Amino acid sequence: MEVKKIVPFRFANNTALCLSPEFILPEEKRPCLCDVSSMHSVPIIDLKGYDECEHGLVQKISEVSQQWGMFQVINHGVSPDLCRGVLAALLEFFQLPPEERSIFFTKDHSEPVKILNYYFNGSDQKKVAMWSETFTHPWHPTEDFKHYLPTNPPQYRDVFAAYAKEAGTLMNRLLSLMSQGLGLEEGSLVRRLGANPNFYSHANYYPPCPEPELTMGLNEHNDITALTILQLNGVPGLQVEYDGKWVPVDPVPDAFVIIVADQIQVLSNGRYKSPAHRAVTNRWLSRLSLAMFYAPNDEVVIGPMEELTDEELPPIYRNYRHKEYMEEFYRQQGKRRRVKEAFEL
Ligand SMILES: O=C(O)CCC(=O)C(=O)O
Ligand SMILES: [Fe+2]
Repeated sequence: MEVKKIVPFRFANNTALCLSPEFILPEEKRPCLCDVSSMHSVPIIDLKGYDECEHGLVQKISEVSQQWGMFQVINHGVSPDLCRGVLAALLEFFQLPPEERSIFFTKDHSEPVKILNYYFNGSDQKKVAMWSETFTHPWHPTEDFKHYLPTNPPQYRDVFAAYAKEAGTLMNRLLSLMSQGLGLEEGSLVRRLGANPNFYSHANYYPPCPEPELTMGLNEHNDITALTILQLNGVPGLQVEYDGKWVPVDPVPDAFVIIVADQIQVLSNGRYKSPAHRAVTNRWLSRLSLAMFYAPNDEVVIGPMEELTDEELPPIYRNYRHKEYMEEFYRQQGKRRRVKEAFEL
């Protein structure tokens, strides 16, 4: 029997897993883990529960996209074996010795396949590193990117491609339901998001942390894409801002967390919300999450959809090319970004 050597975790950028000062948040940015709301919880929607009444499902999705911008879905049609398989492959990847992962490490944000580490600048402009590592790459079209993906673990490429195919079907279904929830035809959002969308994934690995009160897994942010399908490994840590409070998202087995992202907030002229969310760390368990993003191509013009604006509801954002949005995103590097606010009229 092959005996696997357990290697202590190190980040791919070669930082050891210890609470060095670079991870410690300034006092005003610490997460206050006890100060969370237990009054509300993120809605859970059974996608098979409305078989008799698609209209009921459209209404529900519309309502939660307006109120929360985040919900969990069960019975979503993506095979549970593939869900488990892709997380298992990612876990093996993050547990490879750092020198094997470090071939993917780069600070060049134009690289499509890379490991990156998030940080933000504290008030004194000192960089604070997040207690996490992110592996990102495209997820569609599979034939174009498969050969860039890891060969270790050996099943990575196939399992990811199979998972991406099913997640893509779910993505289209959700976009169709959300379009109808705005009173539009089912293909409206996909059409307005334009040809050749940018499909990419972020796998986030959060090792256990000796001082969760002093660190952050992923700082407060809004997803800048159009829509996110997020899979969690069952370990709590995700929190969403609701009614001015942080609400912990309880992981539900075999569910996905769906997050409305900025481009849909803009297209819907602010009807659907792109919520602030963050990931906190914990002392005992490794967390893993996999976000599948759908984003417009650089050249697509995004702005409030004409069908949703009139004299009473004038556009609240100006039109922009998506490339401009990304330039603004990089301009705000290191800050708590407020990208869509820069396009408000
Ligand atoms: O790890 C999580 O639960 C959140 C991940 C996330 O928000 C992201 O990748 O944008
Ligand atoms: Fe996010």
